[in-house]
Amino acid sequence: APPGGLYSPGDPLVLLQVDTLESSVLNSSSAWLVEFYASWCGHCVHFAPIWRALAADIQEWSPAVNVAVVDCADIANQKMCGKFGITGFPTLKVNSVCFVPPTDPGDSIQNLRQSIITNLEMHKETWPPACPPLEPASVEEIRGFFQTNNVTYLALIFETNESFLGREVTLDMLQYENVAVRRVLSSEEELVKKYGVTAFPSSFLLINNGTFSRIPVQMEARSFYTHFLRRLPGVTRGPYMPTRAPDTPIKTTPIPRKPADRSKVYMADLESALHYALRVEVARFSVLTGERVRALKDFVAVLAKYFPGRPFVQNFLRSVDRWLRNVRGSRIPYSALKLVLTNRKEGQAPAVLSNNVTWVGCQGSEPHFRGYPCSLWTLFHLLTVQATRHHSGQKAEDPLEVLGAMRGYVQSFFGCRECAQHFEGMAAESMDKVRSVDEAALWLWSRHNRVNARLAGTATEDPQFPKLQWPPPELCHPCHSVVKRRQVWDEAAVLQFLKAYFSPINIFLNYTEPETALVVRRSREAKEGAGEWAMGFSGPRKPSIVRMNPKMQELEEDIVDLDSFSELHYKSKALKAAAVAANKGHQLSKRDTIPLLLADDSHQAFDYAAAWERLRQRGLGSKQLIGALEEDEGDTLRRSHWFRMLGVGFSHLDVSLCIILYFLSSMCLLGMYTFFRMRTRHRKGRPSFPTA
Ligand SMILES: Cc1cc2nc3c(=O)[nH]c(=O)nc-3n(C[C@H](O)[C@H](O)[C@H](O)COP(=O)(O)OP(=O)(O)OC[C@H]3O[C@@H](n4cnc5c(N)ncnc54)[C@H](O)[C@@H]3O)c2cc1C
Repeated sequence: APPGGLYSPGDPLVLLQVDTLESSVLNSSSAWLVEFYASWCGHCVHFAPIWRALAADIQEWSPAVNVAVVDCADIANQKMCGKFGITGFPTLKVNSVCFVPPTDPGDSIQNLRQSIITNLEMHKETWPPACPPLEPASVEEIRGFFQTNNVTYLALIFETNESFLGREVTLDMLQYENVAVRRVLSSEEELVKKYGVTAFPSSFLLINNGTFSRIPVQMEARSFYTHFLRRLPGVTRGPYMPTRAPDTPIKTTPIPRKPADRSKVYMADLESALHYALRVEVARFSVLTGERVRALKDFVAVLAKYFPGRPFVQNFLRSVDRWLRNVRGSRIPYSALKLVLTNRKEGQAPAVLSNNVTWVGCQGSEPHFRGYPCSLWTLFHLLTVQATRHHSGQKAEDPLEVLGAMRGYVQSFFGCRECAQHFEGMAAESMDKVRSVDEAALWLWSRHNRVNARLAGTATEDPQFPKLQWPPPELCHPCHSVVKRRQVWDEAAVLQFLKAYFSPINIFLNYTEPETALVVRRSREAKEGAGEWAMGFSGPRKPSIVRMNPKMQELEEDIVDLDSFSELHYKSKALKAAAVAANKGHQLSKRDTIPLLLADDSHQAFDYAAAWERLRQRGLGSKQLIGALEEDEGDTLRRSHWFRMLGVGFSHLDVSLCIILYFLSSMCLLGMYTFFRMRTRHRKGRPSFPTA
């Protein structure tokens, strides 16, 4: 099993991967029933036992029908999932032979079984060769059956048109030799009369010696019929065995746990959310149209406005936002958007977003827990809180700006479709009652808690991260108060806590990729012509119609010049120190952070971290904490302002060139001075001529 997948080789189904999916499914003589899922999707986790049970239930239908799974969260499979048109999870499909529209994961196994048959029958023209005929038998067929078929037994199942029993038993007996099963409809009067059928369903066994009798079962049901037929003398199971890998223990390399503090927010989670949302979730749609274009524009606009990212990430978001604003019309091919989502330089500054997915605060105890949905919640809480800071003291024009963007994103792109439906239900119920940015932050907090309550104790809950009503008292004591012996939230305290928790000061850079590494990697990719994401796109960059706006031409520039390289070299020293410290899991001291601030003010977050620690050590309550954090943040910004003033616009190469020029011009002046002085002396020493 791929690490993190929800199924293992021991399950009675086929685990398809990018290299086996197409070859197995397309042009196959069988029908392939494939579940496309994402291991992080809660509903896929809930659905996995149902799918496993279905696979076990219809194991005998193979090779006519094979049950398989593909994990679309596995980077290697993402492109293939796109090719199969998968836009949400879980999606169930029968290969090109037949197609099952996404089925409600809540369906019982019986419903799923029946919908497979219905879908097979809907595509009769491409009937899989390995699949037996399932249509009702006619009088003529039964009359000459033993002349044309070399079997001892024929079981006739008399049933109504809506019943699936006959078709299910036919498929159940597919592997068995010397017996055939056919369904006869209650409307087939001649046969009904001939065998004296009085009840539907009921079954008769015809033998090739011309005798027949009613099949004696306690219940007219699938399992009773198959049990009886499989035990008839001379009936044997055929040589075909369903493909099933031997039960070998799964060897997965455990992902080392990154130490994370629950009271902190990690930039690695946020940047991973941005990468996954923009380059994986949106990429599932080869063309964005109508509502999706609007949703993407709104989402990127709030990111560009409020995301407190590192400067090169902010550049990235702003450049994507500018590009989207310039798109006219309501249609964007993803191939065009993909180019804009490429890491590059914008003018002199890098516009870069890591292509890595690294979960720190959102890391689960197993790979299929937490991850992307956790980071998406974190991102949107952060954005609602940033909006409150942006509009502090003044009324926001649109208090629903962030929530509306979230609603649009979740509706249009969030792969967990059931989650999206639930969220839409909550949004439709009360989102429009939100009147201020503070209320927006609280609305999201309370709705998230509703989801936590609904999911507590279910299969999606990571046992090491139980779903709590958040924040628990150990994170925010004042948030919990007791009124008439009942625990209630103090919403004012909650709001203050949210503002402190999701403040830039509480975002830690541990495990983020340093800017130098990102830019150098990007320039190498550009040189190699392989500017593609880990998700496996290929092919060189092409000009596109959507990108023809001349203003946007500069977005294409992605060559890293020598000057910025030298600049980055100096920054990298400080960044390396930071990365080493972060990987060791220790907090940088103030002494460590000052060179970082000098190198790049994006690394203020390290200083924020130190500030947060200092305040915590001082044991401040949540109200004091917020005031103190803001004071500290102001200090940091003031300090960094001076650092910025000192270094404004000059790279180290500029400074070196200045020094060299200064030195050369001094030497030149000195040379001229010496020359004129020597000449004067020489003249003075010569005999003068008498003047007239
Ligand atoms: C919009 C949306 C809808 C979803 N709907 C479903 C669904 O219907 N069914 C399903 O199975 N899964 C759903 N999920 C996924 C589910 O909510 C969790 O994200 C997932 O199970 C991972 O849980 P977690 O333990 O990492 O914590 P999460 O619930 O993802 O929380 C992430 C982090 O946010 C913080 N946090 C927790 N609660 C709050 C709060 N109330 N306010 C502010 N911050 C908080 C904590 O620091 C926590 O670690 C949904 C996800 C999203 C983004």
